[in-house]
Amino acid sequence: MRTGQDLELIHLTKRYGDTVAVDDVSYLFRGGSYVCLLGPSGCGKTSTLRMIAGHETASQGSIVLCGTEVTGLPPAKRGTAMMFQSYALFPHLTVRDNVAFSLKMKGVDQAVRHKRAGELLELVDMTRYADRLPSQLSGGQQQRVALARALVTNPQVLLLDEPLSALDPFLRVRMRTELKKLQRELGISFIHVTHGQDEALALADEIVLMNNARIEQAGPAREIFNAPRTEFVARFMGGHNVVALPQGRFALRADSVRLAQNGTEAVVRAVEYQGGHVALTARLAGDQEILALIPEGDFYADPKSPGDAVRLAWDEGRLHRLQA
Ligand SMILES: Nc1ncnc2c1ncn2[C@@H]1O[C@H](COP(=O)(O)OP(=O)(O)OP(=O)(O)O)[C@@H](O)[C@H]1O
Repeated sequence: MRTGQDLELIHLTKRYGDTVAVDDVSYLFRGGSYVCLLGPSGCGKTSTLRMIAGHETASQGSIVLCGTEVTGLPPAKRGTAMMFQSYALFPHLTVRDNVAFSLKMKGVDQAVRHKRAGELLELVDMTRYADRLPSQLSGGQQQRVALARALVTNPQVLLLDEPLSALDPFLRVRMRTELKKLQRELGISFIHVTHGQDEALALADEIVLMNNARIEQAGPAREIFNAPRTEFVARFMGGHNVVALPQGRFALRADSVRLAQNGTEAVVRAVEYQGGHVALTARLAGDQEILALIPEGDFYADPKSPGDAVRLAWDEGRLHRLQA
């Protein structure tokens, strides 16, 4: 269902000389949703984001936000705001002045902009750091300031370019919880570019998976994971086997494969302990490798080692046909 807050890309194309970075992409981003733009390096995610932000011109096509065509408008006039990977804070300005910066550019007077910056710093829980310089903050704190700075103009859509990639793994997980909470509280759309399928699955109401300048598949996170349309999607999302059978190619989730008394014969190639699961890779006749994610308790009840002969089984219904 469309709402007045939607963002629509219509036949959007970006060319850099002979390189087609974004190829005729059309997509409706629903207002108030958390969308992750996901895909391998060079597939066109950042170019798409930068065109939405107005930091890059579109070679063809249009961008419509809240019913208004914004394709030719400058970044500050679109109703979007962008948070950069490096946070891009001004080193010589205090946290408060960083957050208030774009209001200053718009000619808003100091009392009003400091009040608004204060509200945003409260939102991201950074009030007590308002007088510090960015160099006096940790990476996670700098990121919160960058978020507050991007949100100070009340955007309809917040664009985030790999916002978590500069953080260590522990902080990354904590910040992604905070991003999701913030998006829910604000009720605006977040469009978040990432390489990481885990990050996309954890955050996104909807995933837009790009490949070679086009959208390969888009939809709710669980749908993308459980019903990959193509081999590329199954392999990129991970956790799947791609099984070649006489009827065609099928995706089979690794956690649907089990060790059984009756099943297909295989030889264990590798065993990797992963905490809650053990990842067991085995080779079937015909050289096909199968990954099985076996619950830790089941595996250690009868552990296997590389070279052991095993039998693997799965329910037929778990085979998901892939497009040729
Ligand atoms: N300014 C530019 N000039 C020329 N080619 C560019 C430019 N920016 C991007 N490209 C090319 O366009 C394609 C898409 O790049 P883009 O940065 O959008 O991909 P991406 O999916 O965001 O990649 P990454 O995850 O590595 O950031 C790539 O082939 C890239 O080399």
